[in-house]
Amino acid sequence: MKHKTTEPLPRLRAHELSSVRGGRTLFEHVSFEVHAGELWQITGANGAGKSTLLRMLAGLMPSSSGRIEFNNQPIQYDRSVYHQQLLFIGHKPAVKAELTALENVYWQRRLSGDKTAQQDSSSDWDLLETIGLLGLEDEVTGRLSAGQQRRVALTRLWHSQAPLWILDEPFTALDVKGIAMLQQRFQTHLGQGGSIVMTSHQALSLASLNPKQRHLGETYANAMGAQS
Ligand SMILES: Nc1ncnc2c1ncn2[C@@H]1O[C@H](COP(=O)(O)OP(=O)(O)OP(=O)(O)O)[C@@H](O)[C@H]1O
Repeated sequence: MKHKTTEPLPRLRAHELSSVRGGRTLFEHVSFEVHAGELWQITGANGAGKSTLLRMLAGLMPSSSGRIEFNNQPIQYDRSVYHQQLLFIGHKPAVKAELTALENVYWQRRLSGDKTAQQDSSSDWDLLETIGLLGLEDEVTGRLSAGQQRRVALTRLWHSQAPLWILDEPFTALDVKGIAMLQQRFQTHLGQGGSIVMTSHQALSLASLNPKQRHLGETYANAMGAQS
């Protein structure tokens, strides 16, 4: 007798989302489902609404219509549970400029929920080495280069236990080595059943990441093009 195979539930479901900002429709009818082990890349022209969509998915702003579910529940159902399951990194590096790189790594660990974290721990030193900042550990983060600050901000990805990562332009300011390092981290996360939704203007070079893509139509960009 044949058994009916049941499709696994999506981890994150976006259904018929739209965004109207400043009287303009940025996008509409946006639907997709993110499963465990999947990476979704949101693409589109400048101003198409990619950051807006990611902020909606993270529950940081409402959609104009449609709904978003995490593990089959509306994300508004229990926001604190959702935020424990989610790691959101926006396009600006969220680091404390006045702390050193090593102090930031420690605080990122604490903020990710690790109550046993110790300052100056060997794991933080190992992480600094992984992200290529050994030798700069005592530098005040605000004096590091944009790419180095980005690396410090991204250490949250190494601390995180969250199954869902939402990342806005994570490759910004990173050099070739930094991009490769980050893609390796993505691969590990996906291999462990994690999910990633991200924006990036560049194609991912690690073929095994095999991203699914959702392109946002250039409603506004088209209108601007039509005028020029
Ligand atoms: N607070 C706001 N009120 C009204 N419109 C806004 C607001 N914030 C952003 N916008 C507009 O929303 C549009 C989409 O912005 P968004 O940052 O989501 O685009 P994006 O696709 O991420 O662009 P980019 O590729 O340049 O990062 C832009 O035209 C922007 O001007």
